[in-house]
Amino acid sequence: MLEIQQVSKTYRKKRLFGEHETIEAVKNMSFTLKQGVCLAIVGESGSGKTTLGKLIIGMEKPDSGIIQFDHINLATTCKEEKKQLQKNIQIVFQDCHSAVNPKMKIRDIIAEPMNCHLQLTKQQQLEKIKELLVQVGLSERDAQKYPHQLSGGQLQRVTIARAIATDPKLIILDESINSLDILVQISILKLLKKLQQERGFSYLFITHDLHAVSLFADEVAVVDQGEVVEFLHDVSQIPCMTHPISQRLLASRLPINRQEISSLQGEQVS
Ligand SMILES: Nc1ncnc2c1ncn2[C@@H]1O[C@H](COP(=O)(O)OP(=O)(O)OP(=O)(O)O)[C@@H](O)[C@H]1O
Repeated sequence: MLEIQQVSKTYRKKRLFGEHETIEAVKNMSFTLKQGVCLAIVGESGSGKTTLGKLIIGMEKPDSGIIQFDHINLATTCKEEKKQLQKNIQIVFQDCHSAVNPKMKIRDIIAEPMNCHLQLTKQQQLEKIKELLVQVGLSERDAQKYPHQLSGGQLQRVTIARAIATDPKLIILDESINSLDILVQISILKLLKKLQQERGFSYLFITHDLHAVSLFADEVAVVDQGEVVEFLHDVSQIPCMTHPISQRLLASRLPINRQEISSLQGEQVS
């Protein structure tokens, strides 16, 4: 459904004294995402994950390579196809607070993509908003609230409701659950999995957390400095990954006791 063929994206940053620095955020990247599949893009900070997401939703343009969605080349779409793509590809960002307008009621936030892409009467729209709120584990009454009246986990559910409102084919989850506490993370991953089974969504799950990947994704691409360095078609193989970056990501978690902290600091514990 989504095909990334030898895609590259370079940024030019101005340094002090007028010099320019070139950053190859995405380098010759290629992979395919099939319908109904969750592909995790995993990598350390600065490895190019968000840039890839931006290229897919058209926020950035590649320097070279081809991005195809449903056999439509993103670079050569007509206005009508572009609108269809916007309906079919939705993104959920990490920071739900900055992803919504704090002055808008929840019902109006969820209605935003519907106003652009669906022809519904006011009554039909309100019914659909209530339905979506219940689907994401919130209450119909939350439609009347403002963002500041919800917790972070509840607000992230609102942004998920907004993302699924137009029945997209692909949802990009850009570190969407990382800022939430672990129990909320698990409940949102369960919700996303249920929605995938019910509605056949494909996900591009951008994260640095390989443990969340093994719970949620079907396939995984490990990226480093803009390149795919390891690809698994089966997440059950994660413990057997061989690339040093994959192994480093696997080993990276906060220490759980003083002994582990001390050994990281190279100290002896009495
Ligand atoms: N608009 C920009 N201008 C200049 N450089 C940029 C821009 N956006 C990203 N970069 C650079 O491109 C590289 C990849 O950035 P990107 O945000 O895609 O990484 P990431 O893997 O998503 O990181 P993180 O996990 O920290 O969000 C980084 O070196 C970053 O500084």
